Amino acid sequence: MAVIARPRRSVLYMPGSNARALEKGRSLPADGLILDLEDAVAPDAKDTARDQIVAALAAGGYGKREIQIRTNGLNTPWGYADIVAAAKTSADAILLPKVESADTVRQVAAIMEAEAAHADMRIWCMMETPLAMLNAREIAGAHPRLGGFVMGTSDLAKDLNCAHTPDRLPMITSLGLCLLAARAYGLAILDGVHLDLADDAGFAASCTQGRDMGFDGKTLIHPKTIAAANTAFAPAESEIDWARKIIAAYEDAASEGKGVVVVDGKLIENLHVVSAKRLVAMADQIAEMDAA
Ligand SMILES: CC(C)(COP(=O)(O)OP(=O)(O)OC[C@H]1O[C@@H](n2cnc3c(N)ncnc32)[C@H](O)[C@@H]1OP(=O)(O)O)[C@@H](O)C(=O)NCCC(=O)NCCSC(=O)C[C@H](O)C(=O)O
Ligand SMILES: [Mg+2]
Repeated sequence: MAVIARPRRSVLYMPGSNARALEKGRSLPADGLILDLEDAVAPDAKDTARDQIVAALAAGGYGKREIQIRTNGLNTPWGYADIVAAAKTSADAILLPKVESADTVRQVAAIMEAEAAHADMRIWCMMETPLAMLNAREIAGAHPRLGGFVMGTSDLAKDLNCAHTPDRLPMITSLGLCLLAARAYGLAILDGVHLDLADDAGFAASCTQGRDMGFDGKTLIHPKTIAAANTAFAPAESEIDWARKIIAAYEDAASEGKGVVVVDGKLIENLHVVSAKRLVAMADQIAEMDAA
């Protein structure tokens, strides 16, 4: 199953136990929402949170936003019931926490089949433990329902016993391994959260770093960060103009039987045009998303 390329600049977590947040999600300008049953929900609120998420999705109103339900793990008292309930909703994906093996993905896919989950519902994996990093490739290829990875950089820093520095150097290898596995298997991949809500400059820098590394977008914990993520992960006007320019120049050259062209002193080959077309297609989708 090919992953649908869609805007995923900003993907906001919200606790399933927080009815106000679930309501707000219908109007926030985020490309995606993660309705959380795991770490943001206290044990005695898990059942209520599950019911609230199911009811919120049945009521609808989330528009074009991509909806993921983050369940508890299958090795917890709530995981199985979460997956059964999520599989019956209209959500775009079930997001599994702390995945460490392809077997876990296949187990969840089997539950989804048994519960007749809709055909387009994907499985996404939180990548947030050292073993997940080492098994990223087998996880990425585990099942056709797989849609993408979400980096869990807070859990990862805890398990690596590393510092969560602004430049994220101690976890660069991990980020890179997951990016490699995701792209090798055609998956989407979202960067981890920035926990300091008072640190606008640090947040912007982490978005720039994530975008430059190749992430599709950033996971967020507060609505006030949506706009900055949307800007950072969208192509700039100058990039869109350049992309359109080289597409046109290359098409002219191709019509004359040439395989390369020089635009403003830069050599343009087909591979640049492929990237340029992808960028323009994404810009068009973002314009559609922002207009909705
Ligand atoms: C961090 C928060 C607890 C702060 O909440 P609050 O004090 O309510 O913030 P504000 O008063 O500033 O809120 C202003 C309005 O915005 C709404 N709001 C706030 N946060 C959200 C949200 N996440 N989604 C939707 N709406 C939100 C408030 O309701 C206010 O609205 P209004 O009533 O109109 O004024 C809170 O932001 C929060 O709970 N954030 C999410 C935390 C979370 O989900 N954490 C778990 C995910 S991160 C993770 O697990 C990482 C990963 O696994 C890893 O290992 O790295
Ligand atoms: Mg985590």
